[in-house]
Amino acid sequence: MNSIELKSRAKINLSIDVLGKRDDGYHLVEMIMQTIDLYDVIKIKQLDTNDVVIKSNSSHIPLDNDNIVYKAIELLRQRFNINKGIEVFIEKNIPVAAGMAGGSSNAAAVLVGLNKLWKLNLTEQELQELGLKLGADVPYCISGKTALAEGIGEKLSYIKGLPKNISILICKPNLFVSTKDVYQGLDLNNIENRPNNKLLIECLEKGDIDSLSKNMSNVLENVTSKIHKEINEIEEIMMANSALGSMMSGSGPTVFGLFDKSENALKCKDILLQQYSQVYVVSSSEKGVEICG
Ligand SMILES: C[C@@](CO)(OP(=O)(O)O)[C@H](O)COP(=O)(O)OP(=O)(O)OC[C@H]1O[C@@H](n2ccc(N)nc2=O)[C@H](O)[C@@H]1O
Ligand SMILES: Nc1ncnc2c1ncn2[C@@H]1O[C@H](COP(=O)(O)OP(=O)(O)O)[C@@H](O)[C@H]1O
Repeated sequence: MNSIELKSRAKINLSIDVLGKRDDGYHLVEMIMQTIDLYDVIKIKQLDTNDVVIKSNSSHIPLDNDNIVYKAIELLRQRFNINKGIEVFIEKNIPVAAGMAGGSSNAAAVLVGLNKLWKLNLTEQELQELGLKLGADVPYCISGKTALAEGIGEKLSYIKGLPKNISILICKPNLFVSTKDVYQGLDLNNIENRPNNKLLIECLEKGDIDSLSKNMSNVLENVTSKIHKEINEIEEIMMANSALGSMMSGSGPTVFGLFDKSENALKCKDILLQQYSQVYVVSSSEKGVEICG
């Protein structure tokens, strides 16, 4: 085997609370992560030379050593003393710098793919430990599903997820936010609207998506929506079009809405498409990285 193809799925956050800050500047979080069926395709090919080559259909991501995929390859090459060359083609469908972990899930896919290609036999837990060296969301992205994430996002407890029949409407306004800037913009002594994660987990267990939707909260939203008025505007459009609830994902600027009727989600998608180009209706997924074929 000298090539492998994988699906690298996006996530949304059904809640984010920030509890404190570590000495290294990373924040301690308590958040619910949900994998969705919107994915990039990662095509990995072994090369005869020892080069690392990144290609993509997207002009929004770096193709040099700034790409997190490059860092994932280098991490494994150095750790296991491998000098084989690799080409990765990233077919980008997940909006970039969106709060949907697009880069983190690409890195997760490369760790899973190279583990197989190079027969490293690393366990899921070992892959997650390596993934954490690349980014806080990478361990979660390896396994996907629905999880309460604690620590800086790497301590994962798996919980019941959103039912498949819930339509998730995603809208990414055409603006870019930096995760680092959003965390830095948060005043830890003055956090409003903290989510009740225990209650949200109970709602998921019971399948009470109406209550879940009404109680979702992301403390990073205040920071991003103060700067970008589009976030509240998109939420208002979703709520006026029968969403059960609507909220910003991650550090933003993506906004999602949960709908119990797919026809309402599709109608709202058409309305949003008049103003925004990156709008999708998807459902939840139980898989994170998936090997194709
Ligand atoms: C906000 C969240 C919520 O899921 O998602 P995104 O908006 O990125 O999708 C995550 O916490 C983002 O995780 P991730 O994007 O992997 O973060 P990293 O690459 O490790 O870090 C980028 C920067 O964000 C800040 N950061 C990240 C995670 C964390 N728990 N505390 C932080 O303070 C740090 O300043 C760091 O330099
Ligand atoms: N493979 C990649 N996919 C997406 N973004 C990448 C990738 N490699 C590096 N980046 C850079 O990482 C930053 C964050 O992108 P992304 O992971 O999509 O954000 P988020 O986690 O907020 O969804 C962007 O500025 C982007 O240029």
